[in-house]
Amino acid sequence: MEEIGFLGMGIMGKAMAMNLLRHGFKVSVWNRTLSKCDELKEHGASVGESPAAVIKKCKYTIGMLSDPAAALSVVFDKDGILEEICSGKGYIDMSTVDAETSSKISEAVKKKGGSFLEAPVSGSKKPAEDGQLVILSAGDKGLYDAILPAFDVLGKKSFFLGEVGNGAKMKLVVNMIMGSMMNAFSEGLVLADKSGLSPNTLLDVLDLGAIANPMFKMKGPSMIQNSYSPAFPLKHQQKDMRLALALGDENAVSMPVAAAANEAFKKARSTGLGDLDFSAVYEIFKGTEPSSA
Ligand SMILES: NC(=O)C1=CN([C@@H]2O[C@H](COP(=O)(O)OP(=O)(O)OC[C@H]3O[C@@H](n4cnc5c(N)ncnc54)[C@H](OP(=O)(O)O)[C@@H]3O)[C@@H](O)[C@H]2O)C=CC1
Ligand SMILES: O=CCCC(=O)O
Repeated sequence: MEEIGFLGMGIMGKAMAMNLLRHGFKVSVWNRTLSKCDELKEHGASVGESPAAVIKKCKYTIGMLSDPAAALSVVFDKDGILEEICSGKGYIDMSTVDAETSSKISEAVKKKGGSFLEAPVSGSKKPAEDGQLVILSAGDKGLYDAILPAFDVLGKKSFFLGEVGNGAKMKLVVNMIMGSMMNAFSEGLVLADKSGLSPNTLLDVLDLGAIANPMFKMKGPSMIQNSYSPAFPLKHQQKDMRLALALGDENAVSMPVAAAANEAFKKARSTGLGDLDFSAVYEIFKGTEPSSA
């Protein structure tokens, strides 16, 4: 396959670009903080000086940026994607954003003759490293078919969900459920502890029953140790709750559980936990500050 551009070398982008390199793809990377491209360069990536430079070089470019403002910035700002995108080139935005942001990007890219696919992912740092993401794409079906060889390396399953916006919405619904679950899990761990039960035994009991799931299994032991090394930063989970609640507003869907979870994530952010893993919301329920990160 042709060289693939990759914008955004954060936790996810770096792991995904590394994975493509490991599987023999040629990759050209860019990051706002350019030094974060160094490790990729050592592994054979070329480094572009701007989003526009990467788009100019590559037929297909992927973006993995923090939030709607960042996703819009790499497209519309100076030296951004719009300066070089044209017929025959495709942009694939894998960031978690809302449908409105995605549609804005899609319209602008298409106006320049390019093609656009949104493709947010389920799965965190480790699945990104292992090529085990779940890819929720929507938009240009031709671009989806063309980029599938790369998706097959990045993920264990790719969905094509139709028109632009459907991928973004699906991702927000999934993360709304995940954020609410993390809050219930945190409350349960505190309740077990305060009522004289062992949180470790609670984890064993949960793992054997109908609500066993990979998230409790993976995050539980480190939460009990007050350890929150960021795989999925809490500030991004709160962004996703906020965007999911806005989707609920638009569709007149009452979401009291998600709204309460969002308040806990907001409180966690306001006490300086935003850059830790989203499981650090546990600290809000414990009513203490983390003793280690
Ligand atoms: N971590 C996870 O488990 C998952 C995350 N996601 C989603 O993927 C996206 C990336 O997440 P993750 O890698 O964890 O996030 P990080 O915070 O680790 O990385 C964010 C990236 O966005 C860049 N960025 C931020 N603001 C701007 C801006 N204004 N202009 C240009 N670049 C900008 C950062 O650049 P710089 O280095 O210069 O700050 C960095 O490359 C988010 O939308 C997140 O919700 C989806 C699935 C799982
Ligand atoms: O958006 C982040 C999702 C994290 C996960 O699916 O484990």
